Amino acid sequence: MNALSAILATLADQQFAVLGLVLSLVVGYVICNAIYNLYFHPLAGFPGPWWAHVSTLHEFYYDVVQGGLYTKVIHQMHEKYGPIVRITPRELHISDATYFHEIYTGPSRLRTKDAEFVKNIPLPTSMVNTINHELHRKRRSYLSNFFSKQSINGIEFLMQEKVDRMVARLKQDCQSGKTVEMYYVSSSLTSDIISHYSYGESFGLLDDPEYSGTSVDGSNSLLKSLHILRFFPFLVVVMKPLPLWLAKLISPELGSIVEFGDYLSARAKQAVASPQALGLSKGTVFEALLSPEIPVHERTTQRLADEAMLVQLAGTDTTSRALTSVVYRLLGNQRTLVKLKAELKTSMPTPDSTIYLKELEKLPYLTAVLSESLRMLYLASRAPRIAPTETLQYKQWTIPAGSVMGASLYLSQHDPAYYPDPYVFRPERWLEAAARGEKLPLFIFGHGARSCLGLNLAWAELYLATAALFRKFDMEAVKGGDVGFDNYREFGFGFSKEGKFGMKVRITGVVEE
Ligand code: HEM
Repeated sequence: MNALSAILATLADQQFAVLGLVLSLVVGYVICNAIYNLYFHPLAGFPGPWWAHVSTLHEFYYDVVQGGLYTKVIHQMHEKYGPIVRITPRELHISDATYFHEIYTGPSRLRTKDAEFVKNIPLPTSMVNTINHELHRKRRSYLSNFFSKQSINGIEFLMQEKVDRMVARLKQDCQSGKTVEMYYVSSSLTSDIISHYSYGESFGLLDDPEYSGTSVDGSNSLLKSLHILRFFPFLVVVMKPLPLWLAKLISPELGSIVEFGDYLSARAKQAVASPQALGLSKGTVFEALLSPEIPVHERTTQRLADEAMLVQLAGTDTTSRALTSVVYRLLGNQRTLVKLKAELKTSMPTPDSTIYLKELEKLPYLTAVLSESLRMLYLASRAPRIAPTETLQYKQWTIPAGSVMGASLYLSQHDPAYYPDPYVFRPERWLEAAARGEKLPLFIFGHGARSCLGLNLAWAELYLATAALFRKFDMEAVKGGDVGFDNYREFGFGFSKEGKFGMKVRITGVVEE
C-alpha cells in the first residue's frame, strides 16, 4: 500500500513538474513576444496604444466578445494618435482618404491581400480569397467581361423585367395597405437579377408572397460569424462539409446557405462533366469559367462553385442594402425627395414611361442622391493589403515593404478632407464639387486591382430601381421600422446594436401623373 502511495505521489509530482514547465514556457513565450512586439518589431516605432502593439486580445474582445466594435475603437485611436496607427501588432491603419489610392493600387503596383483576412471566407478558390497578385489577376480576368459596362448595358431588358415585377408586387401591397420590409423587397430584386444573369435561372424571390428574406438572412448569419471565424479559422473547415439536415437543425439561415452551396456544387459538377453541352449554363458564369482559354487545372468543380457562390453573395446583399439605404435617406429627407421626384419627371414624363438606363445616368441629382447614400453606407470592413516589395512613405512615416496596412472604407467615406460634415446626408456636395470642376471620390467600391467587379451592375440596378420606386409610388417610413443605419456594429456590413438591418415602409399611393 505504502509502495503504491509512493508511486502515485511521484507521478503526481512529475505531472506538476511537467505542468509547471509548460506554464513557464507559455508565460515566457508571451513575455518574449510582447517585448519583441513592443521594441523590436518592424512596426515598433508607429503610434498607437501599447496594448494594440502587444497582442490582438483587444481586437478579439471588441470584435468577438462585444460584437463588431473594433472599427469604433480604431476611430477613437486615430482621434488620440493621429492619422496612422498600429492597430494590432502586425497591422497599420491609415485614416487619411487622400492616401487611400497608395494602399489600394492598380495592377501595375504589386499588392497582395493579407491571408489573415480571407481565411474566414469559406470560398477557398474564389478570386476574393486569392492572395497571390498574379493568380488573382488571372482569375478576375475570366469574369471581367461578364460584368463590363457593355455587358451590363446588354442586360438592361433583364433588369427592367425584374424591376417591373417588383413594381407589380408593390402595387398589390399598396392596395392591401400592407407594411413591407424594403430590405427584403430589394434583396429579392437583386437576387433575382444576379441569379438569372449568372446561372440562367432566376430564383424567383420576387414571387414569394412575403418577399423571401432567406437569402439575406442566410448571408447575414454568415457575416455575423466572420470575426469569430477569423480568430478560429478551423471552424470554417468544420462547417464546410456540414450535411444539410444538420445545418437546418442548427439554424434555418445556415440551412439556406448550405442548401444553396449544394445547389451550386451540383450545377458546377454538371457543367464541368459536360462542358460541350452546357445547356442551362449557356451564357452564364459557368460558361465564362469553362472557356477553353482557361488552364484545365482552373476549370474544376470547386473553382466554379466557389466563384459562382461569391458572385451570388456579393451581388445580392450589397446592392440590396444600398437600395434600402437610398429609400431610407429619401424618406427621411423630404426636401431631397421633392427635388428628386421633379428631376425624374424630366426623363419619365408619365409614371408609366419606359425608363432607359442611359437617360437616368445623365440625371445629376439622381446620381448625387445615389452617391451620397452609398457614401454613408457601411458595406465593407477593413480589407488590408501588403506591398511585398515596395517601401511606402506616408508623411514622415516609412512603411516597410511587407507590412500589413489598410484603410477602412467607412472611415474613408467620412473623411472631412473630402466631405465636410461627413455624417450629414447632403447630395448637393456632389453637385457643388462638379461645379468647381472636381470629382469627389467614392470609396465604397474599393479601388484598384481588387475593387468591386460588380460595380456596373450595382449602379445599373440602383438607377433603375430608384427611378421606378420614386416615380411610380408615394411611400412613408413606418415609425421605428428603420434599423441598422447607425452602423453601431460592424460584421463586414453595418448593423444596429441588436444586430439588425432593415427598413419598413408603407406604400401610400400609386402616382397617377
Ligand atoms: C452597392 C453595391 C456594391 C458594393 C458597395 C460593393 C463593394 C465591393 C468592395 C468594396 C469590394 C472589394 C473588397 C475587397 O477589397 O476585398 C468588392 C469586391 C467584389 N464585388 Fe462588390 N460591391 C457591390 C456590388 C456587387 C455586385 C452587384 C456584384 C456582382 C457580382 C459584386 C461582385 C464583387 C466581386 C466578385 C468582388 C471581388 C473582386 C476581387 O476580389 O477582385 N459586387 N465589392
